[in-house]
Amino acid sequence: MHHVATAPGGQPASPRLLQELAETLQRLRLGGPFYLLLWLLAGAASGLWERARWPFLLIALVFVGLNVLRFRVRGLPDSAPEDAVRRRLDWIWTLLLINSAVWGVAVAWLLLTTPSESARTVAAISSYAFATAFAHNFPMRLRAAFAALCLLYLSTLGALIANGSRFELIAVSCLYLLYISLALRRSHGEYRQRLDLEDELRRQRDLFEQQSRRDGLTGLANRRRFSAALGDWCARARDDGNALILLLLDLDHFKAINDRHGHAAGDACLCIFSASLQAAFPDTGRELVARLGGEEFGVLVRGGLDETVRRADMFRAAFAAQPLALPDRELHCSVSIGAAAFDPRRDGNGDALYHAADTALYRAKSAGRNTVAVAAPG
Ligand SMILES: Nc1nc2c(ncn2[C@@H]2O[C@H](COP(=O)(O)OP(=O)(O)OP(=O)(O)O)[C@@H](O)[C@H]2O)c(=O)[nH]1
Repeated sequence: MHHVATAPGGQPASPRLLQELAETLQRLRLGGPFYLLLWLLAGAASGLWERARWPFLLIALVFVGLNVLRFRVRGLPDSAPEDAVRRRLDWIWTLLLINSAVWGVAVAWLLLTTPSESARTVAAISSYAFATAFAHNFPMRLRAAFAALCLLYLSTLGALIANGSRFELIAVSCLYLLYISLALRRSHGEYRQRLDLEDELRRQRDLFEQQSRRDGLTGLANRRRFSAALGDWCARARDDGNALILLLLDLDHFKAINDRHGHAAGDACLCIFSASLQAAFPDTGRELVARLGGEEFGVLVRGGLDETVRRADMFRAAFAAQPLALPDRELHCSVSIGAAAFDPRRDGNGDALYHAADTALYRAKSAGRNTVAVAAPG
């Protein structure tokens, strides 16, 4: 029985979620130092350094700590389970929200306690700039991003109102909040659209990839996939010393079936034959069944020669004995098989192994067909 492989700890995360983590992480690292820098600038301009040195330094220290945490968050491998990726994203958003809350509180304190107009302007502009940057850089989660935006912005707005700032300034600030909220919503929509598009591209790519490795008529692996596997499996057999067998199979007098019963009946025979062959060699981890073209098939088996030849001969005999049931008639057909074992001294990249099996197949045909011929070792 075959099981779908799952990452330890749960379902593997989707490429979409992994992409969200990678992009959130990248932007997380980008913004952090600016909070510290602008806090130091606004603090120096407002005279907080002289008036309230320790609280000012404490807040600077919190920004340093948050920066360290931002840079310590690591990405996860592509095989990471979905739960782990979600937890990592939750942690990043917690950091972002804490960062926004600390900025909001710190700036409100500065605005309410600082008489210096220029320092208050620096602080207020910084809040608006951070909120704008946030709306454009973190559209991945709409509600959390909106909460961060409010934490960054509303305390500044509240402090301006409490300070008795001019009505026009407050009205412009409210309008700007509305604008960046709408901008956030739009960038969230665009972000999701982009991920949808990339999902679709990935799906198409996987489909093409799969189709380029499958035979269109029978659904078996095609020659391209077989050739790649032949090289890989030979290299592995050379490394681990395990036996590797190649079977080449060719339907007997197939041209006569086509000529007598038509091409569609020939196609149906090929499909029935493919299904029986796949059923006879079903272990996809240790066996690969492919259609190499026309009525020629190949089977790679990681296993001993005697046992594989015995199975191949059983398959041959069963196939010849059982008529092929087409929708409108029954046909008799047989197959000739050439078998060869991988020999590390002879077979470099698989070409020699293929040649050996092909020569054995030729002998099987010459010997009257419906038989298995085995290549001599070496
Ligand atoms: N129906 C059908 N026929 C195919 C397909 N591909 C190749 N063929 C036919 O397979 C036949 C192969 O014929 P030959 O190579 O002469 O071999 P054979 O008649 O099987 O004779 P032996 O191999 O010597 O036993 C040709 O008539 C091809 O047209 C296919 O996809 N569908």
